[in-house]
Amino acid sequence: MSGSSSRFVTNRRVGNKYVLGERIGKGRYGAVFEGFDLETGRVVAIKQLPTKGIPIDEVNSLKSEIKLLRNLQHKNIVEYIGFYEEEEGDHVNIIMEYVEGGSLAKTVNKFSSFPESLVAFYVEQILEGLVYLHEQGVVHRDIKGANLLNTKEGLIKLADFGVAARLDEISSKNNPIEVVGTPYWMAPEIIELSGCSTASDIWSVGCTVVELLTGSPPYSEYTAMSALFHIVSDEHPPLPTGISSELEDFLLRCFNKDVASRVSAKELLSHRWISKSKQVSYDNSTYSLKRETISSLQSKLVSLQNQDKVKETSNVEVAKLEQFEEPKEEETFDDLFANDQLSNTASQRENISSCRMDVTQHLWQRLQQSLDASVAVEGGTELDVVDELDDFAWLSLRSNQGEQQVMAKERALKLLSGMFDDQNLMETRKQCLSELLSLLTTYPSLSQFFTSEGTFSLLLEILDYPRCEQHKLEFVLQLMLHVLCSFDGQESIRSEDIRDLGQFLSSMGFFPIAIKLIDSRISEKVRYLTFHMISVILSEREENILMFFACRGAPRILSTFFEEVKIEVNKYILGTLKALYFLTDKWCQSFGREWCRSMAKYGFIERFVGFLYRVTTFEEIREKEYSLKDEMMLISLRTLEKFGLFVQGEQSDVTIRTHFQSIQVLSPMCQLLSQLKGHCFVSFLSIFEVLCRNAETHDTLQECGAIQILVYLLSTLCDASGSDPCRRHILLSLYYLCLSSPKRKEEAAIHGIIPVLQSIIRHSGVLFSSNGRKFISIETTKSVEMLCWFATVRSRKVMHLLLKSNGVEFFLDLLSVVPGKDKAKAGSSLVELLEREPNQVESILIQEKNIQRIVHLVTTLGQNEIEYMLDSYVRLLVLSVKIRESLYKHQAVEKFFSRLKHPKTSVRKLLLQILQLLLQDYPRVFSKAEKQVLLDLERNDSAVMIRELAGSLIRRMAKESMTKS
Ligand SMILES: Nc1ncnc2c1ncn2[C@@H]1O[C@H](COP(=O)(O)OP(=O)(O)OP(=O)(O)O)[C@@H](O)[C@H]1O
Repeated sequence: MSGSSSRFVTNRRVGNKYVLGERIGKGRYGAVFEGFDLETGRVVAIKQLPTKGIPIDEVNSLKSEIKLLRNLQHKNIVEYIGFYEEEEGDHVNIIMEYVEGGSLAKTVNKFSSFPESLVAFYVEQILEGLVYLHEQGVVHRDIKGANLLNTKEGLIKLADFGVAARLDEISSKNNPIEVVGTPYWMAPEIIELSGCSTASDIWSVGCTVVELLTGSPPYSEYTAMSALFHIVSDEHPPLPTGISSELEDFLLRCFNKDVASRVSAKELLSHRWISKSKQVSYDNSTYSLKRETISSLQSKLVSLQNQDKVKETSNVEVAKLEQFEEPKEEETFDDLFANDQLSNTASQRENISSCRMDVTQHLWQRLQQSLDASVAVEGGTELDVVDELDDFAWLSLRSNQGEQQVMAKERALKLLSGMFDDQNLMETRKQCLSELLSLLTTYPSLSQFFTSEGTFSLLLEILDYPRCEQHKLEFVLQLMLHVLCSFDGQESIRSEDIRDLGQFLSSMGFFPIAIKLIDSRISEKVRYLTFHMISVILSEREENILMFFACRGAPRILSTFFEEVKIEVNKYILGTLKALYFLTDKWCQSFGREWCRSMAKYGFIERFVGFLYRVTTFEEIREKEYSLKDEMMLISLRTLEKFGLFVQGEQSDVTIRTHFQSIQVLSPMCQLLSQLKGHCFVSFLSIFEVLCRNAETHDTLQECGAIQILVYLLSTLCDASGSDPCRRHILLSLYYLCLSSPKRKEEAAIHGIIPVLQSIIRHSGVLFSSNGRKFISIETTKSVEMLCWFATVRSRKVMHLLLKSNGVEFFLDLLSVVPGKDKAKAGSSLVELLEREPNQVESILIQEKNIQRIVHLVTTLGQNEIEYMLDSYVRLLVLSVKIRESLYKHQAVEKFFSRLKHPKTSVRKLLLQILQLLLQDYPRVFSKAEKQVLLDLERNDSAVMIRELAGSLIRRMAKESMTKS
């Protein structure tokens, strides 16, 4: 004690019994000090809690809880010694056993992480403590590293049990803070208000394992609000990397979202992760750790973790850098050709520049030769070449059809020559092209000139020629496009030819050339023509699509395509959309993430959503094109859906996510909400819901007015009976959007969501199966949960809106209709309302019909349901004398008595506490049967707290009968 004495030099006293020493730590609700017991000389820990503004009933209820907890004794729980309230002070003191080693949270912070085997060693003791608490009917409610204290022998003790939640409740009234409690360890059912039970502690054990292994609990990278969101919406929290398969299984069992089938503390004690770790490293008899083993394991883990951190950081950095950054290669038009072997050096560049005409001429000559040869083969005679480039009236001079064909070819050749002749004026060259195209239309078979491989490959060479003048590019592309399209639909020509031509072009390297031609420095017309060519080629054959993909320019081309494409409802654009879907769908199984990621890097998502919006709002279409437009929309949405796969869940990709959450995507998405109809609307809503599941979209969606639009859409669908997919998607979108933000909840309430939700609950209803069991649709259950939110939002406006919509009566209705967990939500909401608006809510609750319903419920609750509901009864009774009085007068005591044989200790404990509360103002003599039940509990119950509570009720009764007699 010599070391301790100096810590108690202060005269600060707690009553006559304790001297207050140094502060050991500080939590959310107060500070913990060392204390010295002047009577026994024992060092204790004293937790001081401010009580300013807390009603006396609350303090008394806390006091009696601690009194009860004093009865608990186990090596793995901190002993509660007492409760001391200073008469004139503004705080109360909880006296506890002093555990000198500090909390595991502090230790793990110091060492950054523990190895798996050490964590298992600690967790085994945590579970031992929990098994004991749960057997005694106590739910800890706040398992986390900071509440696990370590003795110098390495023994772990659970602190703060049973009172943490009560403190949260008390504090929430005094501090209008947004989130009560630290959410990172919180089970989803607590966030959803569907009732806290022993299973909730098991979830927190899982989070604590992650905390001890990695230095922080799951979702610690998020703000408290976002963490709440992820806990509720993710399948399970992310597991740390590199853990053993046994631990993985252990954690997945803790993180089971179905409370009823979540593993118990007792079952976890015999899990193979715990039993396996017992075989290594520790001498259990003394709890002393084999230090070398631990430190080597620990340093290994620390270094592993650091590596992971580096990896993570660099991934994030890369993702940041990648946003909208154009990839380095092909950055500018000049760079585009920098790799061209002809232009490697400055002198070579000059040479090229000077002999540019020569090369074009050379290509042109080859083209001419090839056409000449073709004419020679076809016609077999030398023909006069018409020099004047006038109209082709000359053709009509020849009456013979065969002769006309030959003449037409000849003319085409002449026109081609005129198009590329640099001596001609631009006007003249353009005329040549337009005449050539008309000629090709009049004589479709002329197109066969160009199908010879030599001709088309020469045209490709012109396209590929560095610094080829833009008008020549235009000419070639127009010509090629004309030939490609003129084949299409011409009955006289086998459709295979055109398909072959597309395949020929793609295998001759059209796509890499196209990548260069869509560069932003190239004229808009060339780019548009290139896109059109791509559309046509892609719409032809699956092989072309694969070649397009293989040239590695696909992401860039497609991204630019959807930005530039002029909105036309035509089959070629549909063809490109189909090709895009084909590519995305094909790769989604194996390396879809890589594909979607590289598309996202090029800004595809933003451009594609913009395109979707333009198509949706595009009005200038003929009637017969409506179905084409519809098809375009649907295939676009299916593609977008594939990209959406990587927004959340295990497949989630940071780059794809980042692009999806940009305003350029979310703003048109919000506008589309009110534009789409029919089956497109359903598909779109399912994508929208996926986006809303990503917490990072929420602020932007709110900014874009999503809440108002969604609430409005929901109001148009709220009266439909049964289930409706559109309503479900909208409801879930709103649910995820508002879940973690009181501000957004308030906005939804202001836009009128409360009556809409009430209407959905009334119409979609609870369904009964043939065996009479209740089923509840997801729409109803989510509507109930959302409605309950509004009871917890600290906003006067929301409270007003809720009461205006008869919120209290509605929650009472729910209590008798909805099953188990949802009843608990409605029950907690009533408590919340009573806390916020005591007078108004109390007066409604004590109305005859309502109090009867509350009493009646006690006997109708199922064996499982009652566990989740009793907490709300305790709270109602603590909060209102009038409710206690009304319940007493309506024979509630008898009803609660009738449930006392419940098999669960926690239920029996709550029932006894309720009886204590009911009888505190109205003591009465028990019936014989009631007395017998209490005597049984006092003598035979396995839990010390139950024996204690039953005993105190019997003593009170004895006192009462003595007074009466
Ligand atoms: N019985 C005790 N013996 C020794 N140290 C204790 C004891 N109880 C608490 N402490 C120390 O005091 C710190 C503060 O405890 P407190 O319960 O006030 O807050 P917390 O549990 O850390 O957080 P919160 O209450 O906000 O959840 C603990 O982290 C622990 O280090």
